[in-house]
Amino acid sequence: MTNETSTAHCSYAAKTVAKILLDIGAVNFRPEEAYILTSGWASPVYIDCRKLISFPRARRKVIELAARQVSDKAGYEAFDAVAGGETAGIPYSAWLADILDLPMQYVRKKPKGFGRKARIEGDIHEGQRVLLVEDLATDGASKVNFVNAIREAGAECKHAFVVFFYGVFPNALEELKKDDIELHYLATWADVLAVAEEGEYFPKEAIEGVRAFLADPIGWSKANGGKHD
Ligand SMILES: O=P(O)(O)OC[C@H]1O[C@H](OP(=O)(O)OP(=O)(O)O)[C@H](O)[C@@H]1O
Ligand SMILES: O=C(O)c1cc(=O)[nH]c(=O)[nH]1
Repeated sequence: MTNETSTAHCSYAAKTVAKILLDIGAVNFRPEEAYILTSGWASPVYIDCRKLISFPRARRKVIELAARQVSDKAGYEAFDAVAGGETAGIPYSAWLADILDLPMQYVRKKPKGFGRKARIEGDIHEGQRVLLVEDLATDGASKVNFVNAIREAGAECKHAFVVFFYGVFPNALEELKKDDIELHYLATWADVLAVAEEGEYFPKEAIEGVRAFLADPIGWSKANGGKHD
């Protein structure tokens, strides 16, 4: 595959996924009352990728795009298993494992407090090459937690896939790279805003409010009760 074909596919995938997320009502703008994200950042925007589980045609399209993206970027024979991060990553990992014809596992956020105290459910082997799958990444900190659990179980995990990546927190991809994790994603806030503007999904003022956050997410977080370093 040429670089141009791959770039054209990425741009088609980004627009398609952005439109799907907008059409199913997964994109929430609330500049007047900040969302506090898992990472502690305050944000006027929130994407609920979990909604996709209720839209079979849309989710099939997203998974087809995901399978192609991951195979193009990481290689067609790069993985031995697909692991979903608890909770939102689990359905995505099941669909992706299915389309890639690979075994599936899932990773708990924390060990179970009893029994095997396992963090990985499913069959995991020493040296197995595992693709971590999640719905979304903001600054990517949850990915490191899940990848560490996979590595502690003896498997190899160098790639993570998410449907949506914020693409606004400084150095998120570089920080993941330091942990030897390459993040693959289909769409970012820039893609969603472009499609939202073109399709007039939200009033102009809402879009402007979101742009202010995207231009300075750390300043916005600080001013709205979230973390800022
Ligand atoms: O920290 P990041 O890597 O940037 O990713 C953000 C995380 O926040 C969400 O999960 P949440 O903590 O809301 O849990 P859930 O999946 O159980 O809903 C999402 O599913 C990601 O795991
Ligand atoms: O970081 C999070 O908690 C988060 C952000 C977001 O946009 N959507 C989501 O489901 N979780």
